[in-house]
Amino acid sequence: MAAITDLKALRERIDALDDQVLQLLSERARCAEQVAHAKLAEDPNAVFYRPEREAQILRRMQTQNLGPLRNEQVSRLYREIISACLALEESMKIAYLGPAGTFTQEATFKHFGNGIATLPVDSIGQVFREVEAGRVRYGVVPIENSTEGMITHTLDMFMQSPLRICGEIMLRINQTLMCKQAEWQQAAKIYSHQQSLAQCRYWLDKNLPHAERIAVSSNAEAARLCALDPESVSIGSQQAASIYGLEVVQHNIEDQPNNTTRFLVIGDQHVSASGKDKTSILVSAPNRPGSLYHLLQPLAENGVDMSRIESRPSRNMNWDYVFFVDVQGHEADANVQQALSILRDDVDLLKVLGSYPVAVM
Ligand SMILES: O=C(O)C(=O)C[C@]1(C(=O)O)C=C[C@@H](O)C=C1
Repeated sequence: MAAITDLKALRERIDALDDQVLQLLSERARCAEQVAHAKLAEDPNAVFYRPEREAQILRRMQTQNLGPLRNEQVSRLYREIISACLALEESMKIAYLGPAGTFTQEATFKHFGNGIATLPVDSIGQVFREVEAGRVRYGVVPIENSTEGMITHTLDMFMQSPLRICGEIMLRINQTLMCKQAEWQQAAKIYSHQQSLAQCRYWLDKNLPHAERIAVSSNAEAARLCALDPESVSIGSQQAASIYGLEVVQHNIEDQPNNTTRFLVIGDQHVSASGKDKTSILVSAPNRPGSLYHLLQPLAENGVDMSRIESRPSRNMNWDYVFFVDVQGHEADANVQQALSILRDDVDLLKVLGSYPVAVM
């Protein structure tokens, strides 16, 4: 009997707390509306989405969090609160590499929350074009996977595109095996995107060694084909399984336990410093001895940490190689600024692709 009374009292306490939480949320939302007016008063073409401020809020809430909710859960709740507040300021539409059910869709909602409208398009190039043409303000594209490396198509797009990087998203990729019927061990075919097939290579060698692996344009397309073909299975996100009415028969079949994909938010915005940022640059270098050393020297001498370097053959005859370099810090930081200005005098081409907050969630 005592337990029932406790339960009743606890639920009354939860109701009272919910009233307070709702009141505070409404107050926060009204503040965000006022922020929008303040931004417009400063500049009629004001940008409402401020990735640096969002990153600061999420980081601050992680520091303030004393539990029992985990930081990851607190971040997810705050992501949705900010997303709903931003939606009061501006209706956001984000293009992503679709169709619905891809990991890029999952990354898009992870970063922007559910207060957005989305435009799934069928190639990385098309995401760039939608943003360049101004049909949407931002787009999301994959850039690298911890198992399979760089997505070179995205790198190549930056050689011609005027767009900038406004943010990064890290998504833990859980590959799911799905099919129309539960006899997955008898499958003759496996549909998936080639990246996913590669991420599950050893698992497939061991568990489905005789099934033919068929690479298709996306994991969502794989799920669609699988739904039409009872002799097949497909690999992709759980979302793809639910969209195409497939049954999930195995979870987490990726070979690497920390299989993660990094995505980029692209737009034409210069993002201010958040206090923990990354800068991506593209530099050309002639194909002669010592040219890479020359390129890295100003970074090292100015204490700029490089977190990634990737080379691509240039498509332009004026130079031989193009390097994509990520450094820690914002382009407005004194040491980054200094290193870039030395580099600029030394190379044929230097393009800052963007400074943006290091992924928080
Ligand atoms: O601080 C701002 O600039 C806001 O617009 C408010 C707010 C928020 O809800 O906290 C909403 C959207 C922005 O992207 C960042 C933060």
